[in-house]
Amino acid sequence: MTDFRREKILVGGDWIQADAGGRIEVTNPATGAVIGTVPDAGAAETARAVAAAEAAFGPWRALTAAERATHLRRLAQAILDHREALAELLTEEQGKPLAEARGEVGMSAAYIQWFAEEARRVYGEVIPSPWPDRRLLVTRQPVGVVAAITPWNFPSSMLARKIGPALAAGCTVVAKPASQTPFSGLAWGVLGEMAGLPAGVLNIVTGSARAIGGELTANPSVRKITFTGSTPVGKVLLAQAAGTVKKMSMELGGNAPFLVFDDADLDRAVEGAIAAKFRNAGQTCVCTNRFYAQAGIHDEFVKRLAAATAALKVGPGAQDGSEIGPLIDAAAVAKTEEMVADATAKGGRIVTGGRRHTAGAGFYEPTVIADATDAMTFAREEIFGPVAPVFRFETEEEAIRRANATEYGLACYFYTSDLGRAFRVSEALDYGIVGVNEGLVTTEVAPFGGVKESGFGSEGSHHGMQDYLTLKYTAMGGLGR
Ligand SMILES: NC(=O)C1=CN([C@@H]2O[C@H](COP(=O)(O)OP(=O)(O)OC[C@H]3O[C@@H](n4cnc5c(N)ncnc54)[C@H](OP(=O)(O)O)[C@@H]3O)[C@@H](O)[C@H]2O)C=CC1
Ligand SMILES: O=C(O)CCCC(=O)O
Repeated sequence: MTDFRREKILVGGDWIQADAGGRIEVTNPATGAVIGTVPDAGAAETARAVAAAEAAFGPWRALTAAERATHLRRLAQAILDHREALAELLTEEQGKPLAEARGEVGMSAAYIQWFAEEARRVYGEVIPSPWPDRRLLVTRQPVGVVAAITPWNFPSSMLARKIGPALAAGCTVVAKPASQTPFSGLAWGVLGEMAGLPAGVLNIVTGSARAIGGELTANPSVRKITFTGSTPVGKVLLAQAAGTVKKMSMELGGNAPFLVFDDADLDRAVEGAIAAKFRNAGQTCVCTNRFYAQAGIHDEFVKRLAAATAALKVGPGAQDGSEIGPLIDAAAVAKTEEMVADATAKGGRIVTGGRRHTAGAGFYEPTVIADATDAMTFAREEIFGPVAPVFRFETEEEAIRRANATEYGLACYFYTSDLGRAFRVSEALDYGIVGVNEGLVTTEVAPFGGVKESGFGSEGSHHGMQDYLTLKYTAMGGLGR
């Protein structure tokens, strides 16, 4: 099996160390063991990566769309050829169960394949001219050098949804993966080499987020920043990038509500609830944060949700059959513990779970808390852990109002068998993604993105290309009648 672990950064086709030689340790969250180190690079290395991406931009955008599509198809094939090795590496540094890691790597290939197809559909327009002697053309052009900053929860597929459309559009990339999961990010460099990407088209730097982010936002050659991560860091990047007026897309935090109406199919709702809550141990930005159950089914829903939750198998991601792996680090376990303590102090009732798990220091029991109230921290803040609070509601109007009572607006879910309600509620929810009778909605063919403080821009689908393109209007005059 090919070893994708690289302990160097990729700048202009060369694998190099940080200038000052500093290193960052990477640990396995299931065991706490150090599994390797990566360079602690800063502004200078990042500036060189940007310069390399800028030098590669001209020749890369000059390729035909079909030629770029061929590179991307090879990249997708390389991912599929090495799916198992990539999944094992992902589980080792991130912790998620191997089955989920295989799924994520498969999604990465699907995104790249999708954008290989979209590369050939960057169409322009001819606008009917108000002048008889002129023709008005609109073309789409690559925005330029793209900086992609990604989090630790989906270290492979978050880069796929940025690298794919950027390269398809004719842009070149400087990527900065999260320090806790850099190997899956650096693996994209190896995959790029396998696919024959020209040097400088894809550069990958690891190290100080502040220094690298500072350079990426200040450097005028970077024309676009695409970020997935927390809302506070997104705001910092937006403020920093204002100085050079870059195109931005932000995929930030969420606080997803999951509404279960009296008329819902409860078996289906519980199945969706488990998927929407416990994937990646609750560490996805589209994970349910707040369950709302209508009074008529509330007790039954809590009972069935607790039974399904208690049946989840907790253990290291690499262990066969594991469904809930460790949280990313000790701070995440402590934060989960604090949220549960806050809830119980305010009258929350633990129905299942509620403690650290015996599998190891990084593990927390999948937990259901009933009698949740708006005074509890998780009513407002992202949990990012395996805790499912259930709130009770009476009316549709109340459910919508409470679901929308957050500054976030990424994903939401609701279960009903009433068609009219399905449309009514879906239209009333202030979210970018709505699952109706579905708890798993992510696919490369549909747009993924939020509203309000969950950010802006869409990833995936044919809309996912637009953030990497600029419109150019060309007025051609003097053409006669
Ligand atoms: N929307 C989502 O998918 C995600 C949401 N979150 C939420 O955010 C919380 C914190 O998670 P965390 O991983 O710390 O998220 P962050 O937003 O801190 O990190 C995401 C990425 O941004 C980088 N980064 C951090 N600070 C800066 C900066 N000043 N300039 C440029 N880049 C920066 C990080 O680098 P480095 O790793 O080197 O610090 C990482 O690559 C989670 O508990 C969760 O609530 C987290 C991850 C994903
Ligand atoms: O947490 C995220 O940012 C992405 C979730 C991707 C998925 O739903 O697979």
